[in-house]
Amino acid sequence: MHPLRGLYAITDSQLLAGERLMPWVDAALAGGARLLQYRDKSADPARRRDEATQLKSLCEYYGAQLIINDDLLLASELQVGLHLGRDDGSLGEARQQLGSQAIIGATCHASLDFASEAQKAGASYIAFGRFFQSVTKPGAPAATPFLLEQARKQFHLPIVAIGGVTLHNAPQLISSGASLLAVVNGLFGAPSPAEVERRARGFSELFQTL
Ligand SMILES: Cc1ncc(COP(=O)(O)OP(=O)(O)O)c(N)n1
Ligand SMILES: Cc1nc(C(=O)O)sc1CCOP(=O)(O)O
Ligand SMILES: [Mg+2]
Repeated sequence: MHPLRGLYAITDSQLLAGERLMPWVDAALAGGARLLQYRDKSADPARRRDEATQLKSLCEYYGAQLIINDDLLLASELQVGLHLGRDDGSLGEARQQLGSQAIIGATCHASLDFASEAQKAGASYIAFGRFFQSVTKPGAPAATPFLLEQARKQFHLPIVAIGGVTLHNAPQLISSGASLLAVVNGLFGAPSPAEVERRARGFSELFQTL
């Protein structure tokens, strides 16, 4: 399967506090997640570096790709991918710094114009959302599956769908053109690593059947 197709797991420092981070992520990767985003909004650079380094090893073990949210410096230090939102700095500069092979993703909300800008600046994927109610980011602007169909016609880049994604609503997003489903709560909100792995397998299998 293309490396930028499948389940895109995103960590959350509240859901995965304390000892949960590594076992819950291990389960998501064992269940087939292809990308893992380390999304930690805390201001503790030493812990962030330490956790991201451990996650990089785990991703390497499973043949998955690690993406750092917001933090070009950390992505550059670890030589891994980066996800940038609209106010997170220049994608062009990040591309220059991380090199042509790095995976760099861009938030596009519900805007094809933002996606066009991101493509020109060298994005590896374009991310649209949020498609459903999101516990993790309730205030994110809303997007519709029809937007995915339009984006699929207009862009050759892999398309990420994010925001309230669950096993229940995932098929509709894949059918509308999503190459990657980015999931926080619908994956890591599970009560045990076994349930995280079951959900991850469920998402991954959808990409083989749809
Ligand atoms: C895959 C993916 N898509 C969108 C986002 C959101 O990025 P951003 O708008 O910068 O918001 P924060 O995640 O930084 O709160 C994302 N992280 N990943
Ligand atoms: C981080 C983020 N960005 C979004 C966007 O629409 O850009 S929605 C979102 C939260 C995704 O978490 P959950 O799967 O729990 O809804
Ligand atoms: Mg951001």
